[in-house]
Amino acid sequence: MANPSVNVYLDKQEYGKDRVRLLKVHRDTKVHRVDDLTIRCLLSGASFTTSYTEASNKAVVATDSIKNTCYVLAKSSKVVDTLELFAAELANHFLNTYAWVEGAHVTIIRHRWARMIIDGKPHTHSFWRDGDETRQTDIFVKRGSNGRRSIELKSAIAGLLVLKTTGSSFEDFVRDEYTTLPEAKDRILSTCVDANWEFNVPSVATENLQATLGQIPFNQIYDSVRDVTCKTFAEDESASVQATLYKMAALSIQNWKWLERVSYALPNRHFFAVDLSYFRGTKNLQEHADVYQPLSDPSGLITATVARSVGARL
Ligand SMILES: O=c1[nH]c(=O)c2[nH]c(=O)[nH]c2[nH]1
Repeated sequence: MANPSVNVYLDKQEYGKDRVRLLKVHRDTKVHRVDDLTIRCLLSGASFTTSYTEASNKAVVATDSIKNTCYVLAKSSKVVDTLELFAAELANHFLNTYAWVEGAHVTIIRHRWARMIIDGKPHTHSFWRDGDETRQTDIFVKRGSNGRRSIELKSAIAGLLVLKTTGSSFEDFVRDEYTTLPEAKDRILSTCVDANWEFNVPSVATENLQATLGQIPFNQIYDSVRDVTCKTFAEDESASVQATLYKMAALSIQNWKWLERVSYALPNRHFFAVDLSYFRGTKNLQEHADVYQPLSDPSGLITATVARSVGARL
């Protein structure tokens, strides 16, 4: 049982918004740049004591407003690309705007996007994240009759994270009473590519297994599927994830006689332009968009397998 005669006091406090996700796209030149940030913004001061001890919200700047401020300042700021300066601008803003705020504690994490190199050249508006990508394979060798072996062999790329800042639209989809998504002529497209390709390996005599597999240029095929994935992602004027996926898969089958089937699972990681019109009519929708909110959940998920047609074997 709590003993009410024991005195307590509020020793420390800090509050605000954590995990504010924000993408700023710099389109001032043809070579786009991106700042993908996760921001924590915490306020403190004696004036907030009563919000804890007396249930008074009189001094409380809603954490929702703190989040909005991150987006509003990201829109107007000239220093989003310099983490320290942007963090200082944000922190100082809270001290300047609310006289009773004594401390503003801002932490920013910048997520790395490396510019894609396509055909040896840095791409103007496509990026990828180095780090979590893996190459995988899965082989199932079965004992057949007459000392033969049958082989099911697949290889894969998993976790290839990519993002493009233009060259992607999504229009002309079903509009009904459940639809709130506006048509997009030019949107951010980002996905984490999982791709796998199934090899056509004839059943072989046991002693020939290694030699038969040795004829297949696995490393070249891997490099090629990866290149096709990145190049198609970067260069396609995408009408949808579905349409871009199909092009990627079809190209790899057309490039390599060894490939029977190519599958992709592409989550559509949504980046919504933040509506800033509540703030002095700031324009950030459609052609004015450069500050986006990346959504961690939910994402779309677009999957398909493209197979070589019978009779079309090279
Ligand atoms: O490329 C897309 N395909 C969809 O099926 C879809 N659905 C959606 O809401 N956005 C998108 N984008």
